[in-house]
Amino acid sequence: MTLEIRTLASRDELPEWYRAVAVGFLRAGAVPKEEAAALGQNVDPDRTQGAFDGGRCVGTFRTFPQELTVPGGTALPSCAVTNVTVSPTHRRRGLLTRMMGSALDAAKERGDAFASLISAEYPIYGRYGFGPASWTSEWEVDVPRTGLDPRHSGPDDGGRLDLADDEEFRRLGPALQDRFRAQEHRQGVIDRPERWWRRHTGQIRFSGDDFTPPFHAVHRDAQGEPQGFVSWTVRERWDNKLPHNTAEVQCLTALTPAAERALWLFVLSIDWITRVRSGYRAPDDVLPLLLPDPRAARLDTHADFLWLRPLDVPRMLESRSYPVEGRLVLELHDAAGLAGGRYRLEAGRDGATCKTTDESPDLALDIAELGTLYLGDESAVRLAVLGRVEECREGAALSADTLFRTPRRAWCPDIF
Ligand SMILES: CC(=O)SCCNC(=O)CCNC(=O)[C@H](O)C(C)(C)COP(=O)(O)OP(=O)(O)OC[C@H]1O[C@@H](n2cnc3c(N)ncnc32)[C@H](O)[C@@H]1OP(=O)(O)O
Repeated sequence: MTLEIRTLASRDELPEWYRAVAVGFLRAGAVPKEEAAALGQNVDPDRTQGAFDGGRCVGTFRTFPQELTVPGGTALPSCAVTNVTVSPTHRRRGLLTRMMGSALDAAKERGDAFASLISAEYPIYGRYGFGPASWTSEWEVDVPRTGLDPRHSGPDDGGRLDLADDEEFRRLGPALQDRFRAQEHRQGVIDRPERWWRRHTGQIRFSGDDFTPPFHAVHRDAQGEPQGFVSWTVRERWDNKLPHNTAEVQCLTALTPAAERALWLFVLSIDWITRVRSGYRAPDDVLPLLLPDPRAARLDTHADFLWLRPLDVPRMLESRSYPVEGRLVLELHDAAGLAGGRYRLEAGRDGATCKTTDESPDLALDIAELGTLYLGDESAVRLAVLGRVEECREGAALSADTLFRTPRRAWCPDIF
C-alpha cells in the first residue's frame, strides 16, 4: 500500500482525520460526523495535512494563522502548529519530518514571522528549528494557610466584582483579551480565536473531553469599565462534613494591577473552597506574593510552554522593543535554509533595524536558540555556558542579554 502525504481534499475527510488525531492522543473510537464538523468549523483544509495509508489516515498536522505579541506590544503573524500525530503503527519513519517540512516552507512563502507550537514532549521539535520561548507555572494554594482575611477581599480601586454568565463572558471577553495582549509587557500572549471562546463555554468538545461548566466573574473599575475576568470550575469533595473543594482557575485576565489583585483575592475568598489551582500562569505571576504567607502556594508545574521557530529574522528583530541602545551581529545557522545568515541588529529605545551584513559576528547560534532568546525569557550568557551560543566577541552574550531581556517574563496563557 502506498503512503501519501497531502492536504485534505475537502471537509468530508475531517471525521477520518479527527479519528487519527484521537488515536495519536490515546483516545480510541470513532469521532462522530457532527463532532468533527463542529471541531472543523474554522479548519482550513488547505492547511490541514494527512498521511494516508490506503484510505486510512495515519498522520495529522494542521496549521492556522495566529497573532503573537512580542516585547513592546506589537503582534506578529505566526504559523501556529497543532494536532500533530502519527499513528503508533507508522512512527519513526519520517512522517512528521515530511509534514513539518512542507508546513514551514508554506509559512515562509506566506511571510509569517515565525512558527509557534506547544510541544507535547521536549525532544520532538528542536531538530526543526524550534526553541522553547516561554515557560509556565501552576500553583496549588492551600487557602486556610494563606493568612488572608476574606473580609478584605474586595477590589481596592473603588471598583466591583460581578458574577457573569457564559453569554456575558463571551460578549465582554474577546475585547478585553485583545486589550490585554496589546499591552507592553505581554510578550507570548496570542489571539484567542472564536474557537477558544466556544470551547471554554462548552459549545465544542473533543471526544473524551470532560467539560465542566465554569463560573465567571468580571471586575469593573470605579467608572464601570471591565478591567478583568476570571473563570473557574469546582472539583467537589467533602470529608466527614468538612469541605475540601478545589477551585480550578481556567483563565484569569487582568488589565490593571488592581483588577489582578481583586480577581485572585476573590477566588481565594469563596466559602467552602479550601484549595485553588491557578491554571497555567507566567512563572513570575504575582499570585504567591499576594498571600500573607506565600508558602501556602505550592509550585506544582514548571515547564517549557510556547516554542518558536524563526522564519523572518529582520521582521522579528525590528518589531520588538529594546530597553537600551545597542548593536549586535548575529550569525544564525539554519539547517533547513529558511532563515539563516548574518544579520546586524541596531537597536534603540525608538526602534530597531536589522539587515544582512558581512561584518564579523559577535554571536553565533542556531536558529532555534534565537527562538529561545527572542521573547526575552532566556539568557544568552546561560546559553553560552551550555555551548549553545558561541561568543565570537568577548562579552557579546552579556550585550545580547542587555538588549533582549524583559522586565516581565513571557507568558502564553493558552494551549493550542
Ligand atoms: C504541536 C503538537 O501537536 S504536539 C503533539 C505531538 N504529538 C504527540 O506527542 C502524539 C504522540 N506521538 C506521535 O504521534 C509521534 O511520535 C510524533 C508526531 C511525535 C513523531 O512522529 P514520527 O513520524 O514518528 O516522527 P519522525 O519519524 O519524523 O521523527 C523524526 C525524528 O524525531 C525523533 N522523534 C520523534 N518523536 C520523538 C519523541 N517523541 N521523542 C524523541 N524523539 C522523537 C525521531 O526519533 C526521529 O529522529 P532521527 O531522525 O534521529 O531518527
